[in-house]
Amino acid sequence: MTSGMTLAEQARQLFDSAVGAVQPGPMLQRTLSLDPSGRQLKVRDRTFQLRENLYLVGFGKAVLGMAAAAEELLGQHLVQGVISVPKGIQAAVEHAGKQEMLLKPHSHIQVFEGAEDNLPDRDALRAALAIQQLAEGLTADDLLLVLISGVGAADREPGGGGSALLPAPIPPVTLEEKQTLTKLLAARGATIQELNTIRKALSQLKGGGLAQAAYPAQVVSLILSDVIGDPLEVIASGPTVASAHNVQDCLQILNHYGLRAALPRSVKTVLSRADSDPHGPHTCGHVLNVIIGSNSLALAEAQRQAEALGYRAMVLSTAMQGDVRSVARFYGLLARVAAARLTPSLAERPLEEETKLHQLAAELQLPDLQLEEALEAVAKAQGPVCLLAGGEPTVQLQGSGKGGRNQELALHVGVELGRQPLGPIDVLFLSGGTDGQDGPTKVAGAWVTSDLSSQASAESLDVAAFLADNDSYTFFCRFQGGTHLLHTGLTGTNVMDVHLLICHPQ
Ligand SMILES: Nc1ncnc2c1ncn2[C@@H]1O[C@H](COP(=O)(O)OP(=O)(O)OP(=O)(O)O)[C@@H](O)[C@H]1O
Ligand SMILES: O=C(O)[C@H](O)CO
Repeated sequence: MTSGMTLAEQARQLFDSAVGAVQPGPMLQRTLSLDPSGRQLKVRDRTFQLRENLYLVGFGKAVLGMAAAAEELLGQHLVQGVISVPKGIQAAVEHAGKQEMLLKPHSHIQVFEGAEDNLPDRDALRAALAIQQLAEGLTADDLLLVLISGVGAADREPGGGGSALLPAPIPPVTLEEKQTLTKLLAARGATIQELNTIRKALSQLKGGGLAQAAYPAQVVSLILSDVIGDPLEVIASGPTVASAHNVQDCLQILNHYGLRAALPRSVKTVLSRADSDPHGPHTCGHVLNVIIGSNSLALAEAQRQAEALGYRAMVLSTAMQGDVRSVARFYGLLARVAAARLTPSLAERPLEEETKLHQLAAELQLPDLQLEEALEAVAKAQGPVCLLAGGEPTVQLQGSGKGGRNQELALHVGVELGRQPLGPIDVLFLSGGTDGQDGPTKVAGAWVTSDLSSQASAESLDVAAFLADNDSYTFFCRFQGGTHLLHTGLTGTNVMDVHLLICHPQ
């Protein structure tokens, strides 16, 4: 075995390296630097003067660690800061022993915890107000550092993410009305793009509102992306990005989900006002928006690590989406095609699976998929290969079991891998959420091999029954003493999920 580790140990190391690349400390150190005099802050290729004029605000799940890292780097210049983070996160970070992600005892940064259950609540509203006040008090000499991260994206629950931690509805819209509308939209299947278009239209701070409040101060936004494709205007509803949407876009979305007729009067008022707003959309010329962490950065690091372990490694896609069952079929077919290409006696033979794989890839509509390139690389590899991907598939919840989309995907892939023999190739698939929490469970995900179905039968575990009840966590807790679960604890970051498919000739 390459490097004396088992395949499972290697997969775990690769997952950890992906998560390590998007930890708050390293991300901020990569992006920010002070000149030796300590008077100039460099952010990528831009330089800002520091003279007791630095302020900080932030919102999102990973923002506590990002703020701690910013304080460590720039603490002596920081006049004041306010961050809005999920309820209980400070205690959880302390419990996880991640001291470096906590603020110093006499920090200049005030922490608000809110948005219990990922819903914008009164505590989050208070935080948003404090952030707004800080921003509005700034002058042209000041520099505002904005730290942004989200919670999740695709089939997410109603209010989560940076968006839920910065609620500032435009009066007369109330917090409750906004909450109800976003809940309804999410329940009817609205995408994060659609949800956040509506949120922006009803919010004082989203869609560039925060940047506008801070004007004429300089604004530097450091953004950890939790949305496929890293769209600045969607992540946490783009508080420092000019919104490209108009009222017509909002009405179309509301129409599409059958919500236009039942809109509260306040929402109608705000939308009609926006329509005739003489100021037009916010301008954000004083803002520098920088994506400091993303799924592709995490995968690039895992790819480097895999190559260091002796694999031929390729990133397939950072936009894996679609129903977990289809995504699992995709990985099952991919494993079969890759295994055939790695087996000299089969390598030249066209496989029926290959046609199916391409058809399924087309159905899944993965914008950045490098399938041909990956298969060519596998054909040339003549040794172990590691195919990496990221994104956020979706689960149709039908049962009442406990699980998450990563564990459910892994379990489905395990079944797919066991359908037919894969030849003299060991195959392992791992799926993990980079935040360390898969759905409502305390694990990041799970890994499987092609023996899963037979080993589960030997333990009298009925995989199909667990899948039908969306009970992947219970399955993996019982299966082989829970050893296939990925325990990472809270990681302090969040760039969606990471998938690894390892094919290792025996
Ligand atoms: N029993 C279950 N089995 C499978 N998936 C589940 C189950 N219960 C909840 N989920 C899924 O878990 C997801 C919510 O969990 P989680 O908080 O990990 O995701 P998120 O908020 O989208 O973002 P992120 O993981 O990026 O923080 C939803 O996609 C939901 O469908
Ligand atoms: O905050 C949000 O809106 C989501 O997490 C996407 O960033």
